[in-house]
Amino acid sequence: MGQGRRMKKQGVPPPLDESLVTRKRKDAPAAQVEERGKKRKVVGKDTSKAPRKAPLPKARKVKPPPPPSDDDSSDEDLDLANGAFSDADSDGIDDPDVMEDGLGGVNVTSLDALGSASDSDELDDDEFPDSGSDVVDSDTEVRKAGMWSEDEDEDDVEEKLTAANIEGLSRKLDMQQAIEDAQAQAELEEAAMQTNIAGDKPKILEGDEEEDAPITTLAAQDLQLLRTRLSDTIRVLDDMSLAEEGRSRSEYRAQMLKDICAYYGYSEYLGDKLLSLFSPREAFAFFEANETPRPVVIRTNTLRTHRRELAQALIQRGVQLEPIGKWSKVGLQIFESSVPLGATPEYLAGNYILQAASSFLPVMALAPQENERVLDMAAAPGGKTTHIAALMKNTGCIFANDSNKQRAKGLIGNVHRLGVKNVIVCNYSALEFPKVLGGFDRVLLDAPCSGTGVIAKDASVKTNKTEADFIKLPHLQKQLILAAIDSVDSKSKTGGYIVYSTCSVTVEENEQVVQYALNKRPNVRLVETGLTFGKEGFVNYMGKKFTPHMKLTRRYYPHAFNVDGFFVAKFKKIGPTPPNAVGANGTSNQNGISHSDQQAQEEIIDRTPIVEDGDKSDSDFGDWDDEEDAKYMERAERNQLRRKGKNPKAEPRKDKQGQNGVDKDVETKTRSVDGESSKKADRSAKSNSLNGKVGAADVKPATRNGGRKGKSKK
Ligand SMILES: C[S@@+](CC[C@H](N)C(=O)[O-])C[C@H]1O[C@@H](n2cnc3c(N)ncnc32)[C@H](O)[C@@H]1O
Repeated sequence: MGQGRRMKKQGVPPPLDESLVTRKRKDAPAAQVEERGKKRKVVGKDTSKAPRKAPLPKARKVKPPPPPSDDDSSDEDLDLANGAFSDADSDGIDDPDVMEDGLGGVNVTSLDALGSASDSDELDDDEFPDSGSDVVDSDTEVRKAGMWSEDEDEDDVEEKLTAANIEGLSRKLDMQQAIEDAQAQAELEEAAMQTNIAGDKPKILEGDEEEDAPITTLAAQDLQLLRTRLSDTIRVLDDMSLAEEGRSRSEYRAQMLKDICAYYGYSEYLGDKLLSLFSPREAFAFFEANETPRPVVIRTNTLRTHRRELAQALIQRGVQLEPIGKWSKVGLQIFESSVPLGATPEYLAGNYILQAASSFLPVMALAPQENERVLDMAAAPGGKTTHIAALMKNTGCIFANDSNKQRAKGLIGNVHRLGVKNVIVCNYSALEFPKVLGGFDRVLLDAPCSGTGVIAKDASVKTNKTEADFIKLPHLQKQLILAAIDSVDSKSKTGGYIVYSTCSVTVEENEQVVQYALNKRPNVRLVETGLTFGKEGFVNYMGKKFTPHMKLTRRYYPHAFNVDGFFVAKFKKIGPTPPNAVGANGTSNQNGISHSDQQAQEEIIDRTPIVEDGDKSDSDFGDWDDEEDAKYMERAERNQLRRKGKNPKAEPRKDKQGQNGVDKDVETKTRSVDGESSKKADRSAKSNSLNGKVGAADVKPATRNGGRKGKSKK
């Protein structure tokens, strides 16, 4: 970020109001008036420019996102089958391979963080003391109140920081004045438009022949006219008494979709999908917010330093910054910097990481504890892994996995730079878990997704996401979430939690995935995320009904909170995965349940090792003989019946079984081999798995060998 570039203050916005609709774009005279009697909200960056008049959609190019964020765009085309496709990582995390200039390309944002009235009860001024303010102002009293978290001393260091910031604050004042002048002008324009509408029904819809014309024919239209029509259409959709004679709501909605797609450059498919998430008015605010970058944020690495020390050091280097809000004790929002944030001595020393504010949220929801075993299933480039490590104070053990080897290298880089010592990096498809390892206290699944929450960062999402993506991605996410659940130890003394997150706002990738998990795994419950802000997940959406507990999930939108679009759900595992549950990859869960859950299912799961053809007979289990083999086969058949939902006891029984149809010999042998609750055996099994050997959890389902009869392994 160079001199003169500033970002709008991060924080919780005021409620959405009428003025949103006619708010001018960042390059047009801008104005937004908050509720009457309140301070005006600033919305524009360069308010002096004339309205843009360029063909669409080219003219709608979004400013490039902050370059240092990540290398995710390169992954957009990765193959789904490889499990390493479009993840549109929202994290804005610095990747050592691509980091050059921490803030290059960041411009003053025009985004006035628009909110929805429905949030107002969740967000109080205590939590977000700056929420009533607009662009950063110089009211140091207000700023003082919420600048540092309670755990930090309010001493004279703060005054020094404020003094060091004074230059930036004075520039902010100048900017505010300029914006307010433009605001007045915009208000006049708006008033004129309102008068027109009030006096007459706006002529919006065209003749039938033009209505069916493809969206591209709108490209040549004047942008300002298009925008005005959008505003008018939203007014009509808000109040259908303004509609022209004989015109239906769906016609106006269709017109709005066309105009949104033309104005902002979305494919009709994605435009429709996103429009459906909101009221027309809020949708407009969402599309608008996607046109401006989110604030640049750094996360203090508390393994190396404290936020206050870091802030001091950076301010001395000419960085204008502030804490991002009381909800985080480690985030700093950068307003302006005369030095590249990805190359400061503090950066190189691992004192901070560039990370979007929304990326803090899943880790905060996960709430990892010291000395736990945690799995980060899709971890690269490691923003969340390193945050987890910091919260765990480098104790316990984090398995940070990513299926993309290249990205995993970036993860390793960040782990080293930030001084993280409790991480083991793995490179599996997460679908392989818990076969690789299980029994975790907590699992984070920050899933690969379509990236519809980070369009401001990657505008290609507007056009490159197809219907097929919204089938394939949710399918993968559903498989991954089952793997995540099955990897958790339901008997964990400190945890037993799973957090699912995406940087997408679509229901297919969020509520539907969560509902799928709840349907397939009755042994999990949705629980509070513990996050202090965010909108509730959908309980109903376009005729689909979800569990009322879906309200416990949290949605984040750029227009509502000035953060990337995000979704966070937290589950508690309350019991072992049922034996007949189908795991990730569609396999029987005998291959996919965690070790501790296997213990709980000892009575009904056949975990007897079946040696593959060609294996030698010198297994731990000794030689097999016909008689012994027959017992195993019988038991396998019983388990197969159970998986089909049949009662094996009701089926004709074979010889050599104990009472209740349970073969006591086999039970005893299974226990002694697998060690039951023995941690030692657990560890040994896990290390075998990691070494590519067959561990206790790797035993193939007996049904797979159903055709094998008689002598098998001699
Ligand atoms: C949203 S990004 C993760 C960002 C990361 N959690 C962070 O905070 O830095 C999604 C990641 O999922 C990885 N991925 C995609 N498919 C996967 C799979 N089947 N198993 C494991 N990782 C996968 C991608 O390579 C990508 O790094």
